[in-house]
Amino acid sequence: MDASVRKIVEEAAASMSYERPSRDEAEAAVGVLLRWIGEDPTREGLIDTPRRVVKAYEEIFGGYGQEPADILTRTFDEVAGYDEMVLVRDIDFISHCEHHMVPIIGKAHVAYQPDGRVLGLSKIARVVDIYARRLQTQEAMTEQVAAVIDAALTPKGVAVMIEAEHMCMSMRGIRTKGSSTVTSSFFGSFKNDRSEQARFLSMLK
Ligand SMILES: Nc1nc2c(ncn2[C@@H]2O[C@H](COP(=O)(O)OP(=O)(O)OP(=O)(O)O)[C@@H](O)[C@H]2O)c(=O)[nH]1
Ligand SMILES: [Zn+2]
Repeated sequence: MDASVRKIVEEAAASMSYERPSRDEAEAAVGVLLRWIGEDPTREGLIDTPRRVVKAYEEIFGGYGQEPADILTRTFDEVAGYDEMVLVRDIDFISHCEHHMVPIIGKAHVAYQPDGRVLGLSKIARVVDIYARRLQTQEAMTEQVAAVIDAALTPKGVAVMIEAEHMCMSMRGIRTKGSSTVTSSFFGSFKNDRSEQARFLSMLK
């Protein structure tokens, strides 16, 4: 290990209270990675790259600064007694896998069965977006989306299915192209009643 890299790693280990590094430190870390891949971070095209990467990370990983439960505090109960399933299908997202920090590209399908109250539809997509903009495993993300809706709305049931392609499997490693991973999470009526679960799955076809 390069002495300067070792110093950075040791300093990171020493500050294991997980204190947030400064922006300058984050930019310096990008510079180290550029040198690691064999680049010259001082050449013209790369001079601003550490700054850009840190700025991009703020956006790509902006989900750490947001609390999904806060998005779901506003509910509506004037729905004329509607108590059937509400399904928001095909919510596009791009997340990043926590093992390799490369993209997970997919769609989330989120359904719930109201118990008197409903959510603003956009809030469901916002919740998916917040969890996506954190480092993830697909399983954890699926469970998190379902759990936060269940806790915030206390509906009769929640069902979440996510289908996604993991770039860590396509652009590196095993290099499978086009495989998709499907995960699902069921709460309440969708967990206890197989016919409700089947109805959710059939509505996704
Ligand atoms: N369960 C699960 N695994 C994931 C997810 N994203 C990536 N992985 C897997 O995480 C595993 C990490 O395995 P390791 O053996 O530690 O890492 P690796 O040497 O890079 O593995 P390979 O990808 O097989 O080269 C790999 O099998 C990835 O496919 C995810 O969302 N869920
Ligand atoms: Zn990965």
